[in-house]
Amino acid sequence: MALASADSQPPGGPYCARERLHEFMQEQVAERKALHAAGDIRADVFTLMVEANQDESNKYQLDDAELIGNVFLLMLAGHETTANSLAVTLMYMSLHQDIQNEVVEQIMSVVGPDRDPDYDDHSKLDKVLSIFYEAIRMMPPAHAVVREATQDTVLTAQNPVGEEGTQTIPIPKGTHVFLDMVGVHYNPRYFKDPEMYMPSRWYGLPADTEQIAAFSVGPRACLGRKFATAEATCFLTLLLRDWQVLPGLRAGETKEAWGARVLNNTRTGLTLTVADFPVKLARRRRV
Ligand code: HEM
Repeated sequence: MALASADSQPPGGPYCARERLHEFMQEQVAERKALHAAGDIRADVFTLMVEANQDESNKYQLDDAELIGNVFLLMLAGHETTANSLAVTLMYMSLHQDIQNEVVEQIMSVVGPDRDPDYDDHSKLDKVLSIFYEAIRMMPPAHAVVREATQDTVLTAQNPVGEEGTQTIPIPKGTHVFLDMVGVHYNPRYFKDPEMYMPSRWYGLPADTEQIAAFSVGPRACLGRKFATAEATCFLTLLLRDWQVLPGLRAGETKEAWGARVLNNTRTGLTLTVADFPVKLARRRRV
């Protein structure tokens, strides 16, 4: 089946969006190349990729299509996942005021009321990271990871919870294996009371713990994990320190009914998340 070209598509459709995004990225690349040529060399990943594109002596020189492809991947993988994970974290914070208070206590003792958090604070703000990790355990944005077997192999899997022993599953070469991240994260073998939002299960664990599968593990695991966790810790620290996040209730609605309304309205597109939901932000009063 041939892919339809953008010209044959109605204006405003997905092909049109793809073309516009492509144009935007090409403009950005041209702008960055011009800055670079003029001696304005910035210390960021985008500049490194532009350099890899221009350096003809580099054995691994990126061609133009690879450069645009990598810009696109970083934009998509980096934005959509983090934005949705932060939204889900705020949804759980609205529902669990006791946990929110506990986290704010840690923020105040580590960072205090006025200064910005810095990288050294990251490891001391484990409760902030834990509310994020628990949110992506319950709603992993990358809800499925697909792999293709490059050779015949056999997987050994434990029997279902409650049954002893293991079973072997032959995987012929070329098979696509679909890893269900939601299933892994709700497996009682690995997580006690998996249906409960319980950030304390992550307290004290290192930020790069492999107990969370949301970033995948192994050589093709998420390249942006450190960036995402530092960004989330920083954002949540600054937001929760100054603002109490509350559910935006309809007249007569209870917090529990609000929670059920939001959680019953999940969206599974490129990422798994909840649809837009109302919250209220109340400025915290300091004594
Ligand atoms: C909560 C945030 C994030 C989650 C849950 C997440 C999750 C994942 C997962 C599960 C994979 C593996 C996909 C696969 O194997 O098929 C992946 C790959 C990747 N992620 Fe993330 N990601 C997040 C944030 C980011 C950010 C902020 C960036 C970049 C700034 C990023 C860049 C990438 C890249 C480049 C890959 C491909 C790595 C490769 O194929 O070797 N991610 N991510």
